[in-house]
Amino acid sequence: MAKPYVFITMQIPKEIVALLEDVAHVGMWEADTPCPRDKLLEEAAKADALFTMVVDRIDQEVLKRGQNLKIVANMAVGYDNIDVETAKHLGIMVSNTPDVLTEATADLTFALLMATARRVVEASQAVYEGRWQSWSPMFMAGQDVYGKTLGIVGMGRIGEAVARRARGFDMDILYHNRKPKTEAEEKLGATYCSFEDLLQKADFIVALTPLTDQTRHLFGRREFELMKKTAIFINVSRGPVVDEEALYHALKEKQIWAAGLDVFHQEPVPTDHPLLTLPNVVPLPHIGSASISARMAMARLAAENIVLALTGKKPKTLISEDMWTQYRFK
Ligand SMILES: NC(=O)c1ccc[n+]([C@@H]2O[C@H](COP(=O)([O-])OP(=O)(O)OC[C@H]3O[C@@H](n4cnc5c(N)ncnc54)[C@H](O)[C@@H]3O)[C@@H](O)[C@H]2O)c1
Ligand SMILES: O=C(O)[C@H](O)CO
Repeated sequence: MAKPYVFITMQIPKEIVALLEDVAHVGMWEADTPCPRDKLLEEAAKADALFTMVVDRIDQEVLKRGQNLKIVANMAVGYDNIDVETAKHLGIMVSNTPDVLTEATADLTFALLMATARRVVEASQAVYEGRWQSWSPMFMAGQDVYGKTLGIVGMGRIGEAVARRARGFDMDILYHNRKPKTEAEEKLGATYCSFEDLLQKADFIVALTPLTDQTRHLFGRREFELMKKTAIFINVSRGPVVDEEALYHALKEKQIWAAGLDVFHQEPVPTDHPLLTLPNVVPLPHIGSASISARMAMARLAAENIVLALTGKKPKTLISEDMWTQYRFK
């Protein structure tokens, strides 16, 4: 029987490609920039499996081209770049990479929180630019982290991992989720709150929900108005969870104190974006999970999911059980 064909939409380490080559012919877009749309469509038409990234738009057009497509294995835990409903309808499996990036992403969330509160990037820039003229009482003074109140919106795997870190800083932990998680409350000493209460009480508001129809623009004008003047907003989920215009307005008008942003509506964020003109914004280039070991584990897990699918077995981390029950080639 002919070997199946796998297409990888961006350059990944050779040892991961080798895992796939054990069971398939492998094609790869050998660059660190997104695979062009035409090429993606052409490859989808030939592929038994697609190894995809968050930057690939896997919509109806791509999925319908994939007459032989068995699985789309996203190298990310989030999968808002994939038209899951169409995939389900066509019986194509979709997998993601949960857990293996949880701690790395929580580390980065906390790093961003600390950097924003204590103005780490702004202060470092002052050193480079010769603006450090003397120690002085209020020079680069920021906000405390220790003992403050943290509000987590989206208490999932990463939210819980952030809460564990916050305990070491003796923070009060509030959270808002679709439904309360009593086991997390006991384990982490976290308190469930309505969204409005959390916005009003927290010193740090951390967005860690997936991007869905319900979370798009979850943070808008009204939400920023409810926050404290000293509040710090951190977004490590997805850019569209925030109305960026409303955030800009809130920061500019000093309705809130600062924001740390790993994700944006448009990525890469244009260098002339209004948010980048503000000194109280710490922007990062979507590096939440970017530790070497987490990225390797994500790539390996995505590859393992493909190998399992191509050998007739159930992939380890399908985004939902019905992906398997509705799989068209089972
Ligand atoms: N910046 C990065 O590099 C990076 C890295 C990893 C994950 N992420 C993002 O973080 C998200 C969370 O990852 P995770 O592994 O913790 O996922 P998860 O599914 O374990 O957690 C998400 C939580 O959000 C909650 N939620 C969903 N809709 C909600 C709503 N409307 N209101 C309140 N809570 C809601 C869910 O109930 C769940 O508890 C991913 O979907 C991804 O978008 C970003
Ligand atoms: O969803 C994810 O996993 C991130 O955005 C990339 O690590």
